[in-house]
Amino acid sequence: MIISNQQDNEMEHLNKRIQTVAVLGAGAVGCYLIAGLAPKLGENLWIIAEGSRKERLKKEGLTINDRQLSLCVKTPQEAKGADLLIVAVKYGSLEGSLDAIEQIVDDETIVMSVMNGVDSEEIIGHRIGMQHMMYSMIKIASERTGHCVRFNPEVTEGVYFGEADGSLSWRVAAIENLFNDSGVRFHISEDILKKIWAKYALNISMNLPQAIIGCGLGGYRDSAYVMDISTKLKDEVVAVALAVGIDIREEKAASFDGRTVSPKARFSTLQDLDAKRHTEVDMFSGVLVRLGKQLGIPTPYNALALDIIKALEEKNDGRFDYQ
Ligand SMILES: NC(=O)C1=CN([C@@H]2O[C@H](COP(=O)(O)OP(=O)(O)OC[C@H]3O[C@@H](n4cnc5c(N)ncnc54)[C@H](OP(=O)(O)O)[C@@H]3O)[C@@H](O)[C@H]2O)C=CC1
Ligand SMILES: CC(C)(CO)C(=O)C(=O)O
Repeated sequence: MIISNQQDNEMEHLNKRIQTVAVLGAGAVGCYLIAGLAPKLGENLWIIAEGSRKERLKKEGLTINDRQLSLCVKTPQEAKGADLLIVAVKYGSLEGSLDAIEQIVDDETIVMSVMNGVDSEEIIGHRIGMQHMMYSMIKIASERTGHCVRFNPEVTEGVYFGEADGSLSWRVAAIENLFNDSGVRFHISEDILKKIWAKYALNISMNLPQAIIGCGLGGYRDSAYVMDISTKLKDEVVAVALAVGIDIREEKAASFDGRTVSPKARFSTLQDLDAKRHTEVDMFSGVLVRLGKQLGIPTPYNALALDIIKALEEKNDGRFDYQ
């Protein structure tokens, strides 16, 4: 019965095209998708914002790799029924974005969260229904300063997306059709959950030690101690992933090829601390520690990383400073 419903659904949507796309979160990552889709979609690409954020975006626009882009800014109500909604906010803004997400989706809207971490799909799906969610992640190093965003399109791998069960559904075909002939690099993945967890392991093991120590990526190459912290954090992700049924033991370890990644590179957690912003450590070690407790997997190194980065955030906030 379930199979026949799925087949009916596939037949009904055969050749369905995505005509309207809403982007919630026009920041470092959102702008990669905006710049790539704008020439293809024109007025059918909607940047979601309300209140002062909307006014600011309309007034200042966005400058992406030195090019000023004219935007079609819509409130969530105005964007109701978009065919595809892409969510690219920071973890700390996700809870506060759920009302907007709920206002945008109608029965047919596909929702893709390109956020890092492993739980944004569940958080969004819990509010609007998991049937809307298309699993995805993005490999890019993009930086935002005010309304200017900069990334290198040449070395950007782009978006990975797919159904949780790996099926090549009408939704996968529709997103493929959207990204084809656009500036967005993409990869259809038949094991997207593995990809998301492998990226999670990369973020936890590479973002956090360098954020704690305050060094560029070269630290992993030069110091066996920095690398050892990284390995211990990663082993805990691998163990928790196995306990939820995802085997990332064979996933390629992050390599730092000096030709593409500078030893001075600072990933997002360290960039956040440098800029005295709160980090997404709750999405990284915070979630892992919680899952570890639920599954009976010890995660002491992540618990410590979480405490240290929270303390660094408090220090940046001026809660204490005994220099
Ligand atoms: N930067 C990178 O290279 C990478 C980032 N990621 C992940 O992507 C996600 C986004 O990160 P990033 O793009 O760097 O973050 P940014 O802070 O650059 O962008 C987030 C954007 O979301 C906007 N926003 C927040 N709340 C709302 C809302 N309710 N309605 C509309 N817009 C909203 C912010 O607007 P405002 O500034 O006005 O508050 C901001 O423009 C994170 O999970 C990150 O880990 C993944 C891969 C690489
Ligand atoms: C590691 C990287 C740059 C990859 O996209 C990232 O996700 C981050 O800086 O947090």
